[in-house]
Amino acid sequence: MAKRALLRPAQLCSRIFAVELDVRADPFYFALSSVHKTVDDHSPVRSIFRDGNLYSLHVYCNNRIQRVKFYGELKSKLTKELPTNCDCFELSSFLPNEEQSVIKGFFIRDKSTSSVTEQVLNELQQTDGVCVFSYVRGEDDQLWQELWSTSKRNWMEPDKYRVVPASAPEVHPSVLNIRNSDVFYSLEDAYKVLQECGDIIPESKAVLELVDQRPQRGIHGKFPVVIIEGLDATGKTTLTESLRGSLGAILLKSPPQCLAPFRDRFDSEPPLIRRAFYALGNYITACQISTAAAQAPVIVDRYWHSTAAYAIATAVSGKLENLPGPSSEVYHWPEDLLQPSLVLLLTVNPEERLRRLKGRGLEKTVEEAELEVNHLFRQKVEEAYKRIKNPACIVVDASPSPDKVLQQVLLLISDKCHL
Ligand SMILES: Nc1ncnc2c1ncn2[C@@H]1O[C@H](COP(=O)(O)OP(=O)(O)OP(=O)(O)O)[C@@H](O)[C@H]1O
Ligand SMILES: Nc1ccn([C@H]2C[C@H](O)[C@@H](COP(=O)(O)O)O2)c(=O)n1
Repeated sequence: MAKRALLRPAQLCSRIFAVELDVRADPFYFALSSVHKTVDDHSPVRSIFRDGNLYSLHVYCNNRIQRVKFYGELKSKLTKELPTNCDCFELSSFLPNEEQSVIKGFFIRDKSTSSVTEQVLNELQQTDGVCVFSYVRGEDDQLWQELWSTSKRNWMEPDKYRVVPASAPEVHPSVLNIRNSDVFYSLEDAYKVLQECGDIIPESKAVLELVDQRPQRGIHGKFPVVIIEGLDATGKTTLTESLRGSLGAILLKSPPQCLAPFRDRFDSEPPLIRRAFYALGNYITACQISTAAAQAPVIVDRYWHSTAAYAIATAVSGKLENLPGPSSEVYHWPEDLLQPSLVLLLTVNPEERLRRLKGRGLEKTVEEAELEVNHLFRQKVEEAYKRIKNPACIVVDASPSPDKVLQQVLLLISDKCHL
């Protein structure tokens, strides 16, 4: 990993007011206080702080592409190199309720007796410029965070902070950085991300060329544009193919076919880059929609609802309640993206969805625990879909037979789009 221009720890300390430590989907919060007085609560934090050597690593760098790439590299390095009896948890430092204030990192509890952990941390600090803190219990039984660095005496600011309990913030920290990191609200914002990665991901240039070459949007075609959305295996492909036949419609997809050669590449990138790729795909599809809707009704398999709902559900860790509230701006449709006439969200009950997945030979070997995590994720995706506004989606129960679902959807299209 190359050395990066990381934030100086003093700057970092002055920014961090609260820290969320996500211990296996059971988050708790602590704050850092520079007030050196003893308080009544002697053991301010939970058992995670009780044994082992404790460290936190904070990843901050002004260049957002370097930052997200480095975070991913750091995660794999820690997973690979830390000893087995060393726990590593994701951690977010943030200013409560302040957008874009999150600094992501890791919390390490080392119960090993070897020096491997210290060697790994030392290398990260020396070679990669990672900011490492350690946590020590003082004589007063208070817990303190201090810089784990030989050069700390050079900084002017106090380098020792008392760890105190904090209450959960009103807005979950994972929501604070969503705008323009996970969900993009204009072509320009998504475009900039791929421009910034041109040097490290050569495919970005090819994608941007396709965006530049897209046919310029004319006036909105006279035929209706119907988007079919839903989780995997809810029957989108089956339904969209049938609708094409029944309505004599043109069938499109987002991401469009021209981006297919690049999809695997961008799927392996961190969310910032991956989501910008899908956002740009919607703008290419929008132009295709515009042209097609001048000739015939248009059916589209996934569009912006999918891009936003999956991005939000992936970014927001933990429970369903952590999603941004229904009135949050994160659910607003981008002003520069063509709006469809109708958006239908296919839903099936979890048992039926599992049956369909198994029918396709997927998920047979997935561990129980992973299934549970997936279940929570799917709940969040579906809820995010339902919260997106202007246009909002209409929920369709897609559990009945393919023909019944088709009839139900044809009725809806005829009713809402006068077809
Ligand atoms: N109404 C239905 N009743 C029963 N089975 C269905 C129905 N619709 C689709 N299926 C079956 O469920 C499986 C998933 O359907 P399909 O591929 O259409 O879903 P999808 O939403 O396009 O999935 P993905 O997004 O993962 O590509 C297929 O095996 C399909 O034959
Ligand atoms: N318009 C789109 C289409 C797809 N995605 C993302 C969301 C999921 O990660 C994945 C699902 O696609 P599938 O596997 O069903 O082809 O692709 C998106 O963000 N925007």
